Amino acid sequence: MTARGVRTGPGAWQGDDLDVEEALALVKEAPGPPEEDPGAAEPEPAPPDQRHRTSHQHGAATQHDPATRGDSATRRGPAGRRGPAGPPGPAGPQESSHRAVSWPRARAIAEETGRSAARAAHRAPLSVPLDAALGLTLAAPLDALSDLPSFDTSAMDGWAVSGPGPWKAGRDGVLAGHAAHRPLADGEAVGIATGARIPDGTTGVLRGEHGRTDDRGRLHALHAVVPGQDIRPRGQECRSGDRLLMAGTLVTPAVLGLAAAAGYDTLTAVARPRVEVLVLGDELLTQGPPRDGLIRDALGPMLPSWLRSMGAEVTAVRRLGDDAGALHRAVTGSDADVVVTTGGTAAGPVDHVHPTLGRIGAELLVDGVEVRPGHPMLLARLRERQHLVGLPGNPLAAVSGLLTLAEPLLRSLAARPAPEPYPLRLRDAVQGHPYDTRLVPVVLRDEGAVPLHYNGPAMLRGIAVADALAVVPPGGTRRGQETELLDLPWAAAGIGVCFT
Ligand SMILES: Nc1nc2c(c(=O)[nH]1)N[C@H]1C(S)=C(S)[C@@H](COP(=O)(O)OP(=O)(O)OC[C@H]3O[C@@H](n4cnc5c(N)ncnc54)[C@H](O)[C@@H]3O)O[C@H]1N2
Ligand code: MOO
Repeated sequence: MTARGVRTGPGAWQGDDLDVEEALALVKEAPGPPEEDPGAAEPEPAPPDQRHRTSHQHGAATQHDPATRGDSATRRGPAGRRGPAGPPGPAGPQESSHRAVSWPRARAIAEETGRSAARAAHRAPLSVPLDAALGLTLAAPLDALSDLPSFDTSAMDGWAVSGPGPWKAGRDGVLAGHAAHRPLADGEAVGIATGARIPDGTTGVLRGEHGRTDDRGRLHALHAVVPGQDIRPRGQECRSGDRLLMAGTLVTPAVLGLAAAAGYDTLTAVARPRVEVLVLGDELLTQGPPRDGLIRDALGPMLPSWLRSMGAEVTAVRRLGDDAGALHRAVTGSDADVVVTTGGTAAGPVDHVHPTLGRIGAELLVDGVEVRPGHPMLLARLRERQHLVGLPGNPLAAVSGLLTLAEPLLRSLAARPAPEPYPLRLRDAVQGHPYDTRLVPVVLRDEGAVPLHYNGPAMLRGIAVADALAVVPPGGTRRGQETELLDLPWAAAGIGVCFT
């Protein structure tokens, strides 16, 4: 349902609807972008099939964010064209107008949208058992309920000794979790296990491997025992009431461990935003190899666990085909905080996302992003506190939409902290798009981030073995240049364990 764009004239670039490799091949021959003309009220017309650079005027769908409008509506050249959509399909062409925003701007809008929805929702924090709290965000600080350790304890297996040696070693011993031993007198020693309570009168612990017992049962030190040696004193880690973690901390496996060690059975946490996934497309099979022009649905299996790793609770994954009525019913009937659609974001004959948003009067907060792949992605407000993320159907483009719009939206709805951006050197030069950001799968090696092949919008072969996506700015990156990376959840260790 897609026809290739043809653009002529200065600044023309034909890559809008080509895959990345094709597009980049063309870039080499294309002239540079025209200068921005802040005075231009309307972008110049685009040729008939520049549809991805355009969004769609359908009914009441409105562009809400003033910055969104200003970001691109007045731009000229490839990122600021406006015109009718592609060639008519069975259902005829869809009208469109360009409003794509830059990649950083799109992320900022998604994050702020989530933040204000979370503020408006005033959702009560949950009390969650530890075994259900992984991946949530603390809604209240975690304060120590007792000293840690809560008693003086041995750090080693060996003997608790009193005063200088040699010592008279008793036959009994003291184990972790057992009753306290009677106090030691000067010159006495008792066998002790790691974690056992230190008897009163103990001056240090002699490690098992540093002591020797003679025929008369006297214990000799092979290494001097300094006062306090290998004793963990009560309160060494914290005192009762100390603040261990701030509200807003992500509950990782280590946080669960600390909370348990500190005596917590439940955590006070922010509820996960509820997400419903609507998979669009008549061409999708749910089992077996592709056949007869049909393909396997790659997104239904991929998105739920990925969304969960972003802090969401996925309430349903529904396959709707290319049925405008079904999409309308599903969107209007959903009680999810966020509806995620896949496919149907462009202006083809059965691309129903924009028309549906128009029909229900949704506000388009982001309508196209200057990023490859994934530029037709969108973010809309359906109702107060209910949003829709439209992911393009091409699978890597959908990943791009997931990380560009869904991740910041869900992160702020889930009150998760923003990851620290970190740059890394790219081992190889990466060809850039002339005007758009590129997200390129990379593996992380000693020599830097290594860009992967198979990074076309319809391909998952690169990302399936990637550790991160490199954010390649317009114009590209040189070999050895530092580039921002977006970690993929399975490579970022931490909360990647949230996939189940
Ligand atoms: N005339 C133009 N056509 C297209 C343009 C353009 O600028 N002008 N942009 C292209 C780009 S870029 C993308 S991305 C896609 C986005 O299209 P949609 O979001 O409407 O997605 P569909 O058309 O429904 O599907 C696109 C492609 O992806 C396949 N697909 C869809 N869903 C799945 C799934 N769940 N699993 C695997 N593959 C899926 C689908 O079969 C298509 O091949 O539009 C271009 N067209
Ligand atoms: O080719 Mo499209 O850039 O969004 O996947």
